[in-house]
Amino acid sequence: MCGILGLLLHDSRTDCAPEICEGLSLLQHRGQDACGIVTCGYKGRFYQCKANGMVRDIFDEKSVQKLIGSMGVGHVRYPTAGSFNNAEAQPFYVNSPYGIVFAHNGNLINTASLLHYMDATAHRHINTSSDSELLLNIFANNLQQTGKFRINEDDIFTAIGGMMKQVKGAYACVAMLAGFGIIAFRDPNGIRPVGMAVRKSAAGNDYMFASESVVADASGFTEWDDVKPGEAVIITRTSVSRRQVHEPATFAPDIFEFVYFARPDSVLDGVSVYRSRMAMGDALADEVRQVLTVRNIHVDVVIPVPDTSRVAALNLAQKLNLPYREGFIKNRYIGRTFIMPGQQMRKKNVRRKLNAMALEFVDKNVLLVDDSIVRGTTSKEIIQMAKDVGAKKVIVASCAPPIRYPNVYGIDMPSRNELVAHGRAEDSIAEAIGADLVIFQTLPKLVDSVRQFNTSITAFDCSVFTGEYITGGVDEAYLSHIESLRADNVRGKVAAMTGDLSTTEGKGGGGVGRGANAGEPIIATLNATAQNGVDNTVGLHNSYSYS
Ligand SMILES: O=P(O)(O)OC[C@H]1O[C@H](OP(=O)(O)OP(=O)(O)O)[C@H](O)[C@@H]1O
Ligand SMILES: NC(=O)CC[C@H](N)C(=O)O
Ligand SMILES: [Mg+2]
Repeated sequence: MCGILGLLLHDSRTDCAPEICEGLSLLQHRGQDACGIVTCGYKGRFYQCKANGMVRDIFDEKSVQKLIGSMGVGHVRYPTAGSFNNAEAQPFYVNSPYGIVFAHNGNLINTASLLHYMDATAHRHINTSSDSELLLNIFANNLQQTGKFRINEDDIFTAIGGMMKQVKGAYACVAMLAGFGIIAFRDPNGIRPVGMAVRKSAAGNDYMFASESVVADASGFTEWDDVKPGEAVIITRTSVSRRQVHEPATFAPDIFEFVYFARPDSVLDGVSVYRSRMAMGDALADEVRQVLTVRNIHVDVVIPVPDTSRVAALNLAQKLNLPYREGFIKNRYIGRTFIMPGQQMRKKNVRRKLNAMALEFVDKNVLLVDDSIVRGTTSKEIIQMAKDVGAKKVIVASCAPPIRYPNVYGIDMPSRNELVAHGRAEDSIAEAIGADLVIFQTLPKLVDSVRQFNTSITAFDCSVFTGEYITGGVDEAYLSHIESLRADNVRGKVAAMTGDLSTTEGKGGGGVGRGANAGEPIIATLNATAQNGVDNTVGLHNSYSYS
């Protein structure tokens, strides 16, 4: 679940990098592994800085200053394909045709056939295992096929429309063409979010594309408008053009954005994430009341699992007329654990991040509320922590139903065996995480919690709960294939984290803040300079102009 951002300022003498950097820090919750910015300056020259690490690690005043130009693209990455190597940090760049920069949120599901097409037909070299680099090259190849020296909006729309026919999966993207403008598009099912906004002034308009509306709000942009499923938007210095480039498919935004990923102060597809989480808390309260009555269990206190569940837990407590207490205190300097790579790291960080205050637990029956239980990493640890400080009974309520199926659209959970609810009934899930009882929201109630705020959305991607994949093309053979890739990746991640790179295929570097780049692909060698804080920017020359 990466974060993407595009910015075009009306004043070509103002650099956009400081604002992109600020915007990326507002999208940090969508990806903590890598980040990057590419800007486009005088004569269409690109300047880039990208590497593994969080926004605050990679960008400082000096590096941002070197990113010249009034339009640019930014990305924060949470890897779902390939590895978490530096080389796969985004935005990606290809020089031909015209110079294209590309940032992607989502995940493709037909990469094998696309790779074959790239190799056998398009003769384009893909240098990493990233599906985003592949997607960029499909787009670039389609543009190339115009055979034109100068292209126009029609050509770009045609290239994106063609790409949407070739590619299967989830993708919300922001691209930039050297000396031309910025582009956004969204897959025909609209699984991943991206929207646009404008900042008007007498001197001219600035335009932004972003994964979430919070970025626009914080930077003084207004008129937030979601890019429609199958739509592409091109913004140049003189025009804004929108076109439906693919026939409408079932609009099915990922419901997990509302459950967990997005910031509560964002509005996605017309739904306030905050309001939807309040509604999830209300709906879950009814479920909890019913189960507790049937089982004759008394609860003393409701305690949220910081951070995401707070909004829902407060509503739940109010509706049940129970005290709401912040029993777990969060270390504000530790990031989100679910999107960290590797189970060991996730486990360790739950303990580092949350601390149980005994006074809220001693001799009490506590109801812990979380937004979701995925691998069970968080619940297992915090239930133990609650018991260690004297809780009598620990009951866990989840705003989402049991997650039993892999995600193939941009959340890194490709393997069924990782999921604590896979193949388990509710009592057995409770046993696995050490709870006295676990209570789940039902799927219809979750859907209603979101949909009530925009009834024009008739479907959501709920595949992690149902095993039904809206795009088609996900069968047992595919799921087994991505499970086997996960096994390989785990080996790679462990190697990269421990510094033993002998087991990663031809890759060097990796790991936050190390900056080692021996043996990395060419692009990564350029990127990795960022980690040394030496020369964080790379000028990529191009001087085409278009009509
Ligand atoms: O069952 P698991 O595999 O542990 O995954 C679910 C947990 O992970 C997330 O928290 P995270 O710490 O990532 O983010 P948050 O601080 O926004 O809640 C989510 O909010 C749940 O608490
Ligand atoms: N979470 C995402 O959106 C990931 C984008 C892309 N699949 C990558 O792994 O870099
Ligand atoms: Mg959490």
